[in-house]
Amino acid sequence: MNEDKPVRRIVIAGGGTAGWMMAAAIARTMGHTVDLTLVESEAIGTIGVGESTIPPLVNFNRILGIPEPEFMRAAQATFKLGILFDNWKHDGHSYFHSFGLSGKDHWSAGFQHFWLHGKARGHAQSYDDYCVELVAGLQGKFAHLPEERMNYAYHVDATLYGRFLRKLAEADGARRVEGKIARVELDSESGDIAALLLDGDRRIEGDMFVDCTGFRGLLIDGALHAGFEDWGHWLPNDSAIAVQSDHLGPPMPYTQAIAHDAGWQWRIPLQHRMGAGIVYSSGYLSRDAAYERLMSSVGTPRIEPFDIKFRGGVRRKQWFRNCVAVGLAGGFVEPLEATTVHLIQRAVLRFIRMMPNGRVSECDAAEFNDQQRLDIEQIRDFVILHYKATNRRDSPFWRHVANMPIPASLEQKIELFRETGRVFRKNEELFAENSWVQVMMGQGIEPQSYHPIAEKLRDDELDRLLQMLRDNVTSTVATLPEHHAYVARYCGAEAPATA
Ligand SMILES: Cc1cc2nc3c(=O)[nH]c(=O)nc-3n(C[C@H](O)[C@H](O)[C@H](O)COP(=O)(O)OP(=O)(O)OC[C@H]3O[C@@H](n4cnc5c(N)ncnc54)[C@H](O)[C@@H]3O)c2cc1C
Repeated sequence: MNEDKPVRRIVIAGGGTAGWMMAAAIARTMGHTVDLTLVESEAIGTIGVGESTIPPLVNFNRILGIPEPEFMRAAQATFKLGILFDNWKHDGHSYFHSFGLSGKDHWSAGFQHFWLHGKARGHAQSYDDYCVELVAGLQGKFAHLPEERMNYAYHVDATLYGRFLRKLAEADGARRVEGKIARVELDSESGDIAALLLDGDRRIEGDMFVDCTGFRGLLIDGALHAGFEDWGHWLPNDSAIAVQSDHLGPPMPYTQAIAHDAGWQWRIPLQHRMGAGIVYSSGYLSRDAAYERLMSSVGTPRIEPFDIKFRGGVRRKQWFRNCVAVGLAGGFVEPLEATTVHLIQRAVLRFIRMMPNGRVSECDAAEFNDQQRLDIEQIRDFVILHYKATNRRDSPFWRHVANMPIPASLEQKIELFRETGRVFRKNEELFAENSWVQVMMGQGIEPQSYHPIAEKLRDDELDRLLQMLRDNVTSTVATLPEHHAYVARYCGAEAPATA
C-alpha cells in the first residue's frame, strides 16, 4: 500500500445494500472532506434479498439522523422482534429467538440459572414466559415502549431500502455513475488500485476503493486476489431460491425460519408483500425439489422466483492495499440469523472510524481485518449451533451436520452451557447471553446444573420472583396493540407501483 498518498477520492464499486449504506454513511459523516463516487450497473442489478435485520440497525439510522417513520414508509418496513424457528429441534417443534432480555439477571448469573432452579423445584412455566419481546412477537403485537424497553429490528424491502439510501447519499453529495466495470487498473509501482475502467472507455480514479460488487468481489478478488477461506465444511448450504408473494395473513413482527430435510425456508413479512425463499444444500436436495417445496408453501407469487448460489466463508483480507471489501464481497455466512446487513453496518462504521487523516496505514488495515474477522467468526459459530445441536436425524443432511466437526470456539461454548448453564459474551460479541440461551435451549441443549447463587433464594422468595417477572411480561404485552395496526398508524405506506 502506498502510505504517502492522501485519501481524498473514495470510489465505491457496487450499489447494492452494501454500496449505498457505505455511501450514505460516508457522505453524511465526512461531507465535503471527501470526493465520493459510486459506480453501479443497472444491467447487472443487485442480489435482491437481504430483508431481515437485527437491532443495531436502529442505531445506524440514528447515527445518520434518519427519521424512523420516514425510513419505514420508504422501505415498506415492519418491526421485527426475533425469529420463529420451526422444526429445528425436531419436526413439529418451535422456538423463538427474541431480541429481548428474559427475566432479571444477577451480576453473577443470568436469569436462566434462577429459572433452572425453579424448574428443579417443580415450576412448569416456560422460559419464554419471561420475555416481553418474545411473548409480544408470538401474539403479533408491537409498540415502542418508554426507555427503549422494546428491543427490535426491521424487515425491509431490499430494493426500496437501497433507493432510500441512494437518495440520502446523493443529497449529501455522493456522485453516482451508471456503468459496467470492465477492468480494474493497478498502479504498476505500488500494486494498489489506480482506477476502474468502465464500458465506453470511462476511467474513474480514486485513492481508496470500496468493493461492494457482491459475491463477484471484482476488486478484492478479481484484481487483488486477496484469497477466500471457505467454510463450506461447517456451513453446507450453498443454494437458495427467492420469491416475493402475497401475504397469507397479517404481517407478524418476526421472521420465520422453517427447517426442512436439507436446509430451511424463510418468510419475511413486509407491509406490502411477503419475502420468501428456500435455502438448501445442493448435495442433498435437487433444485427442482427445492423449487416445488418453496412454491407449494407461499402465497401468490409476484415475481418470477430466482436462484442464488453462494459459498460460506470470508476473504482472507477484507482490507487489502487501498481496497476494503464490504458486504457479500467481504464474506458470507448463510442468512439464518439475518446478520449480513449488520456486518455491512459494522464494516461501514469501522471504516469511517479508521478513516485516516491524510493517508492510509497498514496498521489501520490490520486492525480492521482483525475486528471484522472476529465479528464474522462469532456469527458463523452461532449459525453452526443451529445445525449441530438438534435431535433431527431424519435425513442424510441432518445426519451429516450432526456428525460434522465444529470450530473449537463453539464446542467450548456448547460444553460450558451443557454442564453449567453459563454463557459468556466475549470481545463485544454481537449475540448477547440471552440469545445463546434461547437458541441452545430451543435446539434442545439442557444444562445439567446451574449457578449455586440461585439456591440462595428460599422457595417462597423464588416463587414470588418468578411470579412477579411473569406478571410484568403479561401485563406489559396486554397493553400493546396489534403489530399491523401499529405499523399502519406509525409508518403505513401506499403499496409501491413497482417493487
Ligand atoms: C439467500 C440469501 C438471503 C439473504 N437474506 C438476508 C437477510 O435476511 N438479512 C441480511 O442481513 N442479509 C441477508 N442476505 C445477505 C444480503 O443479501 C446482503 O447483505 C445484501 O444484499 C448486500 O449485498 P451487496 O450489496 O454486498 O451485494 P449485491 O446486492 O449483489 O450488490 C452488488 C452491486 O455491485 C454491482 N456490480 C457487480 N458487478 C459490477 C460491474 N462489473 N460493474 C458495475 N457494477 C457491478 C451490482 O450491480 C450491484 O449494484 C442474504 C443473502 C442470501 C444469498
